[in-house]
Amino acid sequence: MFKEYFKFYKRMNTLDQNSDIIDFSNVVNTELIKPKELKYLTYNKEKLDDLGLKRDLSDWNCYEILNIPGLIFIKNPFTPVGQKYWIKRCIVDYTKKPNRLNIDNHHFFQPGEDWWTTVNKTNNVKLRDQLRWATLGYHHDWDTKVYSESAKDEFPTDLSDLSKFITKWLQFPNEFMAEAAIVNFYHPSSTLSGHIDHSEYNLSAPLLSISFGLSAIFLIGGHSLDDKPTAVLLRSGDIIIMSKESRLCYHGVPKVLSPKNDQDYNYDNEWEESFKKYMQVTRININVRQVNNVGND
Ligand SMILES: O=C(O)CCC(=O)C(=O)O
Ligand SMILES: [Fe+2]
Repeated sequence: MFKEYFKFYKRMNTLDQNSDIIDFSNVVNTELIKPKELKYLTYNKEKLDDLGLKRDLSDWNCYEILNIPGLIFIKNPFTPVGQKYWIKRCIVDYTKKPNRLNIDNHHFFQPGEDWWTTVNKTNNVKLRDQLRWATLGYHHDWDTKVYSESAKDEFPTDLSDLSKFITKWLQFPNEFMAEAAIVNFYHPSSTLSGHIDHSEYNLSAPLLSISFGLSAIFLIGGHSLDDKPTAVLLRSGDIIIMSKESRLCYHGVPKVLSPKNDQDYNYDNEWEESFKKYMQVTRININVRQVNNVGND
């Protein structure tokens, strides 16, 4: 069933004809979702500013999807300035060494040069659009799917702090240790086929998935490909947390919407031309994972 739905959404061009997609900006399918009640958390407002988050937690909207236990959705908790901060971090910094990129072996760069500098110096749109992923911390091994101590670099402190804050606010009992991240770069024709992320040794810690730029349809099913999946619209700034049962559910991205098919795509024009141009054709997803059990490192 997952594959059939995946194909269906992949072929879909406009949003409005399909009411089966949960859109948290326009909550109509209320029987499928429930607002998540959270107890008061004492926090430091300056810390939220530093993380690019809206400083008043009562402005945050968080939901559970009832048929997928453990799946949590946070409607864009970022400020416009915060979104730009994280988008720039992904484009400019997380693509630098020691992080690994899908284009590392293509010999595009001179020694010491990085992807974004090269793209802008040479105006190379082809090179720009060839970037598909960057891995941070423990580097995901796309072939063996095994995390190894010999393929590990320092994890960015800001992204670790952001992940810790979100999971603390959601009242997960243990402090979240951000140890590995994949930053995915998508274009309107990109898809990510159905998979389960099970390489982490710790599967009881939640997985955080933060999206920026173009909107996308996120499809999440059950533990088997035979289970019927649910489609969720993800817009810039939205966060999905996969915990408990949903942590090992099949999921994928059948569709990235181009701005012309997404009337609500609210593009911020107030920044440099190079970022503006890139983000008109790009969706960025930061997927943060805890790899180890605490005390195991
Ligand atoms: O892009 C997304 O929303 C999901 C990415 C994902 O599932 C992954 O990187 O494992
Ligand atoms: Fe995934």
